[in-house]
Amino acid sequence: MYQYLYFTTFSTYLITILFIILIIIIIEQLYKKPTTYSDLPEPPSPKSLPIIGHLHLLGGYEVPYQAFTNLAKKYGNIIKLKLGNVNSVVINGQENIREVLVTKGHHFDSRPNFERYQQLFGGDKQNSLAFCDWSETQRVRREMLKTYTFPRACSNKFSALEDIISHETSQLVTRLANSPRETKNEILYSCANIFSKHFCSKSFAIDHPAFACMIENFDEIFYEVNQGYAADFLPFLLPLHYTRLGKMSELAHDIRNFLIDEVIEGRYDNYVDEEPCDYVESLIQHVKNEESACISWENALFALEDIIGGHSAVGNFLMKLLAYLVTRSEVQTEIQREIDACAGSERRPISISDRGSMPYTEAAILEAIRLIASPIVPRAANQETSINGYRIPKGTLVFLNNYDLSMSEKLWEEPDAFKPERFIVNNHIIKPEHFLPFGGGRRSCMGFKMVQMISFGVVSGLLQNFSIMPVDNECYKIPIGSLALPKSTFQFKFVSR
Ligand code: HEM
Repeated sequence: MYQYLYFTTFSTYLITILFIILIIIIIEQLYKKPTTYSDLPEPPSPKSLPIIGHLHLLGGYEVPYQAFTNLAKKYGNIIKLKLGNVNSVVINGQENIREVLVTKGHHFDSRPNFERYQQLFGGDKQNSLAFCDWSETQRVRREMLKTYTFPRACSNKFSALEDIISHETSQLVTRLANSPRETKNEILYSCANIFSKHFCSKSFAIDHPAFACMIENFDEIFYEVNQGYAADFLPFLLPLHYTRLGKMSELAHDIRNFLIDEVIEGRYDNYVDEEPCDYVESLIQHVKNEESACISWENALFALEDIIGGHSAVGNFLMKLLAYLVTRSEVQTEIQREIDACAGSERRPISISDRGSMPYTEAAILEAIRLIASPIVPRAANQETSINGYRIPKGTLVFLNNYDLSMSEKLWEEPDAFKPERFIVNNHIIKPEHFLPFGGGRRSCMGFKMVQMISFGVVSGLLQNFSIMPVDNECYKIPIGSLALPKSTFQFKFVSR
């Protein structure tokens, strides 16, 4: 009896004490000074040299991102690097990269302040869609573009884009069967016409000299923008590039004049306010709406230029994709098997709507995108913040090592091999979560759907009609780590089938 009383009293005490401890813990948590970012540790960093900092560590690799993978083995997934006068961090690992792109995407939505970008975009990088910092203007520009770059399946814009791609592909096939010029010129011309027709409702004949000149200018600028320059980190080297940058400005100026004279013509002055029929009209409508406009006409023209320039990205990518296919007849045969099964005995032309029934072709495109391992455009921290518990000061340049995500032996079987089947499960395309070739979050690529649609249309159109054969003595070593190819590049033989 006493024993029972003893235990009930004891447990009442115990519960009371535990309750008090709990209250103390809660109060302590509530009033605890919050951890500030400055309390957090800095990421590990190798020893640096005077002036160049850690720049020397990036030399000697085919792609500088390979250096990031090697550094991670020694210093961990987040590494602080001083590159010339630029404070940067390198982020490795899927979780950390997602933290930058998505979870803390609003802390990392700026882009680096390289002087080169300022000069390439009329003296102000905020004119550029891809290299500007985040702002209300950028939000509006992206929102306006979405209708055109991500048209909803079954919408009018979607089927119009399908038709444009099919038309340009059949023209390309005819030209390649007859008297082709350099393959890159043919491909770039088709892509430029797809973009011009889709965004501006205007297409141009193959012998239009000013259109040809515009394509060449865009291609040269695209190559330039994709090059890494030590001067980005050591600005005192910039004068060495003034001549080159001056030339780029001239090319951009000529592009601008072409767009105003030949593409926009009198559309700005003659605009009547109604449902926009294309991106040009969406821009004009926005600019002319004085109450809500946050984009000037000058800025709108930069946005138009940037998006039309997207054709160079697709064109250069397609050239690399063909270079992967030309040395892999077994991959061509597999794509042709899919094409023939879809096209039936009457050999109807393949259209974009066949994508769902041609997973191998889709997968071959993804595999080329993976192997090229084009980097995510670097980000910059717009405020003091953290990544995986490490302090990241405002203004830090952030490199995201998606090269490793695309090429790591831990994530892919035989990562160097061209194996489209790695993206196919039960006859369906499955993209692993660590496959992030188009970045992510609020600054993700605006063009990935167009890349996939146009690549599918062109590759299936070409392989339905031809087998792609190597040209004697041509070397098909594909540069990786960037989409851009030099002006004169791979040649192919298109042999009718
Ligand atoms: C294979 C071809 C392409 C690849 C691999 C690619 C990849 C990328 C990547 C990695 C980014 C940075 C994303 C980020 O920071 O999270 C980006 C940005 C961008 N891409 Fe692409 N891209 C391609 C083609 C295109 C095309 C054809 C267009 C135009 C139709 C385009 C338009 C853009 C724009 C506008 C941005 C900047 C978005 C922003 O900063 O808000 N891209 N792209």
